Amino acid sequence: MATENKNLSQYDKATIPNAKNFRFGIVVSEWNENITQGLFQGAFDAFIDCGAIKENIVRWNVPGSFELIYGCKKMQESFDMLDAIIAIGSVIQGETKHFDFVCEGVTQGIKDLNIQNDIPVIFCVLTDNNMQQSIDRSGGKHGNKGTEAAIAAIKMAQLRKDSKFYKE
Ligand SMILES: Nc1c(NC[C@H](O)[C@H](O)[C@H](O)CO)[nH]c(=O)[nH]c1=O
Ligand SMILES: CC(=O)[C@@H](O)COP(=O)(O)O
Repeated sequence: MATENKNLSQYDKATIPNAKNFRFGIVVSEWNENITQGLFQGAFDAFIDCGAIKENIVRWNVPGSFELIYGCKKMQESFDMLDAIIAIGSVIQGETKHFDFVCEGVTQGIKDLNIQNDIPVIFCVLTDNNMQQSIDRSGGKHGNKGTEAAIAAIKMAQLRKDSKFYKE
């Protein structure tokens, strides 16, 4: 289903675990900061709405989306008590193929972090053709992908917790 057929900000709290006992990390790219700050606010507000405590949410900034890989890796290593991490970025097509390489690189890098380490990293990186598409998806007409990412982070934190129960 394309985003245009699904509002990114809609969620049913009855289907989401309470986040009061979870601790979250958010790594935010500074490229297209007007977009990434909107994504961050959407994620932060959704965490609080679902019961998270603001003191249990840690934020780091990185220069660009490509640096989300290293930033999330260091956050996994530095805060082993985190239950989930969100990687927030906004990549917008320019004149060259650089867009393709940044998008593919950060996608593969974050995928690898989910395979190699135990703290889930949620992919909240917009890869848009133009600024309007990014505006529409960071609190505009299509909702906020940051909100969607926070809900995914809560659900993955719960899955991770449940999986440890069965292992013990
Ligand atoms: N053009 C965009 C970039 N480019 C920068 C890279 O992410 C990276 O910081 C640089 O190549 C140095 O390693 N980053 C974005 O997040 N968004 C863009 O639109
Ligand atoms: C995603 C990018 O790195 C891109 O926006 C940079 O723009 P350009 O391809 O015109 O150099």
